[in-house]
Amino acid sequence: MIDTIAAFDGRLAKIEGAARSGKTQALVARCAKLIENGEAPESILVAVTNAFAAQAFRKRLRRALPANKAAAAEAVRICCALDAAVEVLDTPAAREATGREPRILSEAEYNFFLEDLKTTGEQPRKLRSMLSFLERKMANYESREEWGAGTAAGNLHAFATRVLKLRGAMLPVEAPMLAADFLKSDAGEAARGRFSHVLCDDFQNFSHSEQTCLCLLADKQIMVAGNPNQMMSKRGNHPYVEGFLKFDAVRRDVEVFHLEGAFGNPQVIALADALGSQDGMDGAYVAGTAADIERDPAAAALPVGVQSIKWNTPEDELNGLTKYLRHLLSSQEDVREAHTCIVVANRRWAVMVERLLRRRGFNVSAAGAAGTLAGDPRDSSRSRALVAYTKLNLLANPRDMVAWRSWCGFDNALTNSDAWMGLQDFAEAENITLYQALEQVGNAGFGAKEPFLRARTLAEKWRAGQEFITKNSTRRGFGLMKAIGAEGISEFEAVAADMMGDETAARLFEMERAVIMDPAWIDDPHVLHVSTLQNLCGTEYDNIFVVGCIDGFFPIRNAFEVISTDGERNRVMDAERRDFMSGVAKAKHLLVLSHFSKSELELAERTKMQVVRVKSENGKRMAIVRPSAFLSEAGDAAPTTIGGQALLSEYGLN
Ligand SMILES: Nc1ncnc2c1ncn2[C@@H]1O[C@H](COP(=O)(O)OP(=O)(O)OP(=O)(O)O)[C@@H](O)[C@H]1O
Repeated sequence: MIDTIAAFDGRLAKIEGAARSGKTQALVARCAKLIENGEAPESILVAVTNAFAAQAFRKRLRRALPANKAAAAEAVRICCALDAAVEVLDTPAAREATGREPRILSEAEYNFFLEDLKTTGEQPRKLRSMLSFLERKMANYESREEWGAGTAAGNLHAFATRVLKLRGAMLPVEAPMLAADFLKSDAGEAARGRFSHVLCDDFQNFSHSEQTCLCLLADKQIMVAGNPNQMMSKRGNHPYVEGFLKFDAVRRDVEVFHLEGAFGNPQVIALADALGSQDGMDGAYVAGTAADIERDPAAAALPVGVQSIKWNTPEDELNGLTKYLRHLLSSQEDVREAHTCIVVANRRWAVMVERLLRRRGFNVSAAGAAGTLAGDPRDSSRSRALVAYTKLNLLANPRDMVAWRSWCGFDNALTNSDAWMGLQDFAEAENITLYQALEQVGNAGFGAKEPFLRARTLAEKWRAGQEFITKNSTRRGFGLMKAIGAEGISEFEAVAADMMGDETAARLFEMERAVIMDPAWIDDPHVLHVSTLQNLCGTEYDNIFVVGCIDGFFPIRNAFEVISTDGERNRVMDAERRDFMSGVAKAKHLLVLSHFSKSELELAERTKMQVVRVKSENGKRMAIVRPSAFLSEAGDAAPTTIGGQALLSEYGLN
């Protein structure tokens, strides 16, 4: 089947199959075949869910190509749909047509934008709900005339667009919609069909706008692969699963390839199948049969299959598991730590696991699991990473108004939104850009009369910013990291580890932006990965260890919340099951599902475990928790649980 897909030359193809059925492999084979047939690699676009998936795809493509075509694997455009949309919008023609800059706001930058929207006087809760309504409309590619011009949401959209336009910024959800509009327009004719072939993996994860944009980018062929049970739930994403399901129904002459079975350890595949057969899942996408994948002979002594291990407390679990892991990995001849992944439920667990593994002597990366730029900008001493990022942004691009907006907002209860709105009005009245307005205000020696209310505050911020830029504009590498105050800050660790030492501010900013917006693994076979389930999309591992595999983590507590409705609970449970099923299926040989039975109540509450009951133990209030509901859902496909201490003594580790 894979050879047939690789050779398929028609315009439209859809590949469907269970988790691990070889969908990605089919796209890799198609891509390699195109290159071998002489297609220019630059004219092939591979669209995937995130940078981890892009990295994994490129690795597989390298392996699939003969040595004399190695360079081609680097030249194929492999990226997420958002990046493809930004590329479309980042041309003079698109800027002219849209009147917009495709400078995408990061989460922290978005928060400043949100503060600015509050100046409309709308209640924060109402504001948030209107914004998510608008974002849904944009992601779903709904006609803008129908968003209710003249309504509160319509007015908010107009105001938000004005703010973003002046700032030269764009929301992540806007870019695919604007790119699709542009590609459809006369002005976008040259950009339409920019790639001869567009291959999309996990097509169910893209929003309607993203799917539309990707289809418009294809000239000769579009091939989509997917599975509705693998739709990934991530905050801010709006997957359009119908776009995959109906791909062949709404178009003519689509060749559909249905892959049978799955590749991987039979116990792992059986577990995935058991979860894929539950209510709320699409039963047409189970594998049924599994073909085992050959194990590297160096790892022949390692156990295979699915293990369920029970510990007493989270501390016991982490201590015991790291010992077990150390033992398993060191029993290999040529150990490749990067072939093993520890899956965590939340940021706190990611940080804990990362710290403990480091203490045990492992090289570890928790890229993507340890969170983005945290902290409260209203107090710069509590948002050091964000301040450092903003300073770096100012050095990298001293005219970036997104950076100036953040810079002007630190250490003020309302992030100086009122003053910033005044600046916007001033710029429009004077018919100058926002940068020119800030420059003018900053350099003016106005006396008692400010050009707008609190202009003086912005002028002071401008002068401090300019002083910082002048003083540090020539710095590079580690000196630069020190100057922006990024030394020793965990959010900059990944960049520090990857640095050569002579990077310019522009280069460092690009690296840090990738870390916070769409991270990837550092290319080192001896680094152990710590990941969330969602970030496993498009990747695979020899061994996966799920830690804290309890109710409240897998699935999250909202799946049980008594205050929500049955419908809402089921929706959360189904989404969590899809993530769990797709994630754990990525274990090629060994899957360890590890859980604890009790935790201190305070930790349990703070990290949202699903507490069964509370009991007192040595004067402490302990929360009793349950293993993940997915283990019981899996029925016979779930393994018998073994005690952690018994396991350790079996290996002589305690
Ligand atoms: N025809 C094949 N023969 C042998 N092994 C294969 C074949 N096709 C795929 N594989 C292997 O099976 C595993 C699963 O393949 P792949 O990742 O392509 O599946 P998928 O359907 O995309 O999975 P996912 O559920 O992760 O999206 C990979 O390790 C791949 O190398």
